[in-house]
Amino acid sequence: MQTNINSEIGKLEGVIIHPPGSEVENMTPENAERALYSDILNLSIASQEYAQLAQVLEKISKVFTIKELLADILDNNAAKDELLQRICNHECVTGMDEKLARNSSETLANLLIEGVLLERNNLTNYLSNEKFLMRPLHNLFFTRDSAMGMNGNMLIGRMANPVREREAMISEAIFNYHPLFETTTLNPLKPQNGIPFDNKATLEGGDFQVIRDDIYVIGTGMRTTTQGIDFVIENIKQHKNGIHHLIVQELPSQPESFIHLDMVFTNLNTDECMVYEPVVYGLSRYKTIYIRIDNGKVKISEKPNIPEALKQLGIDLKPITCGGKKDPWTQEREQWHSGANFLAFAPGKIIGYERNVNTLEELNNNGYEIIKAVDFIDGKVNVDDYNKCVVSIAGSELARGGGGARCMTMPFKRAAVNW
Ligand SMILES: NC(=O)NCCC[C@H](N)C(=O)O
Repeated sequence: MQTNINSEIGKLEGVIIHPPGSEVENMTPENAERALYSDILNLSIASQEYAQLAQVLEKISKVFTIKELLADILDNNAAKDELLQRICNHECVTGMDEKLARNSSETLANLLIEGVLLERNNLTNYLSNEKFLMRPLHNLFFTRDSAMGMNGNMLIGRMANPVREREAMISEAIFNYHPLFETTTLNPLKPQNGIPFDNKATLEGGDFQVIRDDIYVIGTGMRTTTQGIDFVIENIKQHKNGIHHLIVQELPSQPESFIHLDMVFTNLNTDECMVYEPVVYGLSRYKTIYIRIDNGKVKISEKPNIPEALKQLGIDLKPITCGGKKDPWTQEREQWHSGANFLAFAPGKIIGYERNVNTLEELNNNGYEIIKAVDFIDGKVNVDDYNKCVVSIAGSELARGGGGARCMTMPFKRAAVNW
């Protein structure tokens, strides 16, 4: 399957997910912050909630899981050796790659995701406060962040935090080795054709949106650095003819619910977007930068905000307000629980958390039918009967991990949009 992402809203045809496993519970209140969590999760509830998302996606798209794809590529010895060496070198676990390689592909995939326990077989290990030799991938169910479709390429995330770096290595190995995918990966860690390597370059999928085949909106803040965006610019200069546009949005550095652009801005339709107003419109000290790349020539200027910048490029999106218009406190509360974080599975057809009732009401006021995930899964309601709808999924526990429907999905193929 050729990977192909030329929008945020084209009919979803292929997506990668990861149902959370023991890795989300293997943290303590003390080290939850190191795991990039603001709370500790209950797996059985998170799993039930996640199952709704997975079942909804299965009704509308081809769905693959990271664990199955990883196990498949681990059957290939070259892929297995390369990935294990890379992970073990990077995580400074000496002498483990050969030992790990002896496991079956399924067991090894589990170990790489759920972690490898530290054996108490010497004094250092006995006295260590660590439970794991190789830490669990607590954040893997946010598959969005470690790889992102950029037209026909898959751009590999360069994660801002070491606890997520193995995720990007796994995603890269999947796209490079799995026979299912026809694509070329681009990785800020491995720039090619004379693009200089910059150790400060970080780039996460939550910050990266392809709006049209020639327009990208990218957030810069806690997770994606300007150097990471410069890597994207260099690749566009090298590989793409004609005019391409980047809109870069500076993001506040706190609270942590502003980690990624998709927590404050998502594209819902050919003419609508979801915004958390205080960041997208209100905070003038956070700049919106417009970068025009014309056959390799770069020109940079400032714009008032993302919707205005898009309008000048022919994409006129009406903003719908996260949390509704009544009260900034409600907006803040719902934004915190990923109220702006929608996944579009077709133009005007989106998935989001049912807990954010004011956001859903605002969508309803704008013509979106609210469909409960269970009704859609049970076949009681058909999304094809509506021009615009939100499939609302349970997410009390999932939201505590710090993300919503967009964060929990890695689309790699979408149909073209009729703009
Ligand atoms: N795209 C997203 O906004 N992803 C959410 C990631 C949450 C995760 N706990 C993290 O801090 O990386």
